[in-house]
Amino acid sequence: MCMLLFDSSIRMRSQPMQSSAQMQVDLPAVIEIQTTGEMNGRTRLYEKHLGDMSGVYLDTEQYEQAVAESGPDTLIYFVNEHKYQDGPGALIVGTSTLLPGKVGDEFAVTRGHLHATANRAELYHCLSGHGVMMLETASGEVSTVELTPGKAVNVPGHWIHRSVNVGTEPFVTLFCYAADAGQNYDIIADAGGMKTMIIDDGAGSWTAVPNPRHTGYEG
Ligand SMILES: O=P(O)(O)OC[C@H]1O[C@H](O)[C@H](O)[C@@H](O)[C@@H]1O
Ligand SMILES: [Fe+2]
Repeated sequence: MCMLLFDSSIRMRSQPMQSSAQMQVDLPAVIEIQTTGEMNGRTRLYEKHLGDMSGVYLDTEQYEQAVAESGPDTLIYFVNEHKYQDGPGALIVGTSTLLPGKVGDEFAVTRGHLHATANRAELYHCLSGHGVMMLETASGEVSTVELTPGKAVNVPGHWIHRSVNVGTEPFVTLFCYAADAGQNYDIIADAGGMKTMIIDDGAGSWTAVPNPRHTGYEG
């Protein structure tokens, strides 16, 4: 019995290392990206509609009214993405196109999330439109980064992130992050929303104000 165990461990150790020539490798992917967010060569497209945004905006009365007037199927944003596998090591590259609009004073937003594997970073590069990337950590740090075409934000791991369209055109970003990052949406919902809201300042611009419903991320 002992000899058998010993024999098998020897066999395992003596197996030759796999050379890169023998490894199954992904093929390089060529994708075409427009400043509208259209993507040739995508592997996935998904859309979020007004009806999917329940609980996201502070003014629930205005939200319900918008749903009643425009219908739950009104498009809010769409995401094109390309990935060859779930990683580790692989990238997801994609575009997010967030249409302009407001619910009450609050500008249109994506749901927002923390990466399920929280240390995974993400690049956002603005292709068109005018937006703000809202960034918050679970321990209460806040950063709001204004994005216009050509500007990018390299978001480190551990930052909750959400896009906001503060303009009158679609806000389009090119993003890139680790394919094994995943998304944790509950962290925002469980905290009563993000700590900060981006609202119309009444003078043609935007301003960041505290969300009165926010209960903190860590309790
Ligand atoms: O996932 P959401 O918070 O709804 O945001 C929509 C999309 O926005 C970004 O551009 C992210 O990188 C995507 O991974 C995300 O899915
Ligand atoms: Fe993300």
